[in-house]
Amino acid sequence: MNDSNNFKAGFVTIMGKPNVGKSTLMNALTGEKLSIISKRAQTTRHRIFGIITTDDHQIVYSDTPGTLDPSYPLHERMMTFVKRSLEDADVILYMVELGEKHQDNTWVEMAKKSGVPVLFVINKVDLNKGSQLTDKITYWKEQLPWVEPIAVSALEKMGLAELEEQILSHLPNHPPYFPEDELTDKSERFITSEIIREKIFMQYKQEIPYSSEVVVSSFKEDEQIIRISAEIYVERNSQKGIIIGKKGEAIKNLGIAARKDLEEFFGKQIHLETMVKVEKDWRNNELKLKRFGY
Ligand SMILES: Nc1nc2c(ncn2[C@@H]2O[C@H](COP(=O)(O)OP(=O)(O)OP(=O)(O)O)[C@@H](O)[C@H]2O)c(=O)[nH]1
Repeated sequence: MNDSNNFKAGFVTIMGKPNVGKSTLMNALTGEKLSIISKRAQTTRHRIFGIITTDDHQIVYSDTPGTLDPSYPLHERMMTFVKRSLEDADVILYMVELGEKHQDNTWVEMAKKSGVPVLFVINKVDLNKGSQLTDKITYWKEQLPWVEPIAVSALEKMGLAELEEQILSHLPNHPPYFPEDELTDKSERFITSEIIREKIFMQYKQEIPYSSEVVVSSFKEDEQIIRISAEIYVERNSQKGIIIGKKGEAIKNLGIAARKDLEEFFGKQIHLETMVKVEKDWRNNELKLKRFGY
């Protein structure tokens, strides 16, 4: 794998209503080279569909957690979490299908507000009849003047080269996040840190979640149990105090909530050890590098 300065790597978050063809697109884009991280990875909150690594780039595709389910009970908090996961992306693919009309603009507006480049994708254009597609492109440009629709058919593999080209044009120069040979281990650590990070978002208020980063420093799996050590980084001492809470109550609750989800996810008993560390102004450093332990 080439990790010279010309290597591009980044995260592509896919949003869209159920059934618009997100999974089909993933399969089409990753094709033979698709590296499914693990069956388990498909069920996590921050799902990773696939990673494609070539000589000069690595694209990590994932979808957003529960974005299109308005009945979710912790809606508001999830929105915050989703917002964060959008901000962490390098590119957002906002996918609609040919027949779709503009109904609820919450998600597409949120995608826009995240400041991340949004590629607006119209899928299933193989079903086009007459002027339907050109009409639809005009329609979407009226509805959302800031988008430049890209027409594709995931099923018939139409328009994918252009889409990929556009994705790559937005990816930064960056070494690969996932070394191919360590895919599984890395992904399990990644999923673990995502689950802990989600609990931080649910439990703490205001700027705390945004100032926190989770690094899984050790992940040891035995037959019966997985032993995990995680470091939670905050920016200031005062934040460390808040994370830990009175008599360690808050961090204890965080550990319980995270462990419950981790056990459900990995299907094994989990021993989770957390350490809170202060890393002054880490956000001004290489945020993503830290997260992935580089
Ligand atoms: N005609 C046509 N059908 C497509 C295309 N892409 C996907 N489909 C079909 O649309 C249906 C839904 O596709 P999925 O890829 O499962 O959609 P999804 O967005 O991942 O769905 P969820 O997992 O429910 O969110 C399937 O029957 C696909 O075969 C396309 O480009 N053209």
